[in-house]
Amino acid sequence: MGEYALEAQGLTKTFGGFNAVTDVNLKVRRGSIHALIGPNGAGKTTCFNLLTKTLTPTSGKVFLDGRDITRLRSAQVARQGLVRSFQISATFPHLTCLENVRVALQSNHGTAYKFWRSLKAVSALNERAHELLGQVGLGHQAHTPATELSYGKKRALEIATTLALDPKVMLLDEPTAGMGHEDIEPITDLIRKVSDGRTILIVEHNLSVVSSLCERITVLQHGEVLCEGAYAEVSNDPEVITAYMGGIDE
Ligand SMILES: Nc1ncnc2c1ncn2[C@@H]1O[C@H](COP(=O)(O)OP(=O)(O)OP(=O)(O)O)[C@@H](O)[C@H]1O
Repeated sequence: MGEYALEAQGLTKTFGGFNAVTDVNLKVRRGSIHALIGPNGAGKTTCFNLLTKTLTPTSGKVFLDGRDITRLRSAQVARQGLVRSFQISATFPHLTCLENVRVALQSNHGTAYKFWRSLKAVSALNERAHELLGQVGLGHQAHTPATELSYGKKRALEIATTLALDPKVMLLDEPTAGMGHEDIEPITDLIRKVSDGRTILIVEHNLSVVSSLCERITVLQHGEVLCEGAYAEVSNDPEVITAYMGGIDE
């Protein structure tokens, strides 16, 4: 397998004459946590949508494990192991944690669990769901409805439902957005933990989270790559300081 799990070449998206993303080249090293940052409107969400095929690029290509996935649909991309969290894995509020993870497992292994009446299949599902809840620190809240969880725990549940899809590459869309201080460290630790054996691309506004998690950072501005490098490099780049660091209240 190649060095890069996910790659974008010349990715461009135009909305009615407006270039939201222009000629973005991105290489996400296998096994790494890579951040996509930039000021509001820089094109981060559009990039994520292009990578997961929620949007079709105007031009450019996307490769997963070296395979061209540009023409695949979003569900096919997910089945190939590129899974986005905090969007497709939105949880069902009135189902328990266990039920939420089970639904995700069933959606992934629909055919494997087709014999849902069989006790063996149900217990295999439950076992795997409990295991995933344990991994995200929700082992004791298996029977709690999702709606009763704290904000941070809801995010942990969303991570469990994403893991249920068995992702090789996880795209995390602002995992700490709207979080209180007390939840940020646990969710950062959890992301680090679940990154083991996986590749993660993350859009994140909180730069201390980015600096503690990510080995490589791509900065976007006006839909284009402004610079790329390790946190120390990027955060000292005068253009980034002007374009980005100066524009947010950290
Ligand atoms: N469907 C669309 N139609 C027209 N313009 C769009 C569409 N989606 C995004 N844009 C525009 O493309 C640009 C990039 O938006 P995008 O949401 O990708 O930025 P972002 O970096 O994710 O911003 P934020 O940090 O605010 O979420 C913005 O100017 C936005 O208004």
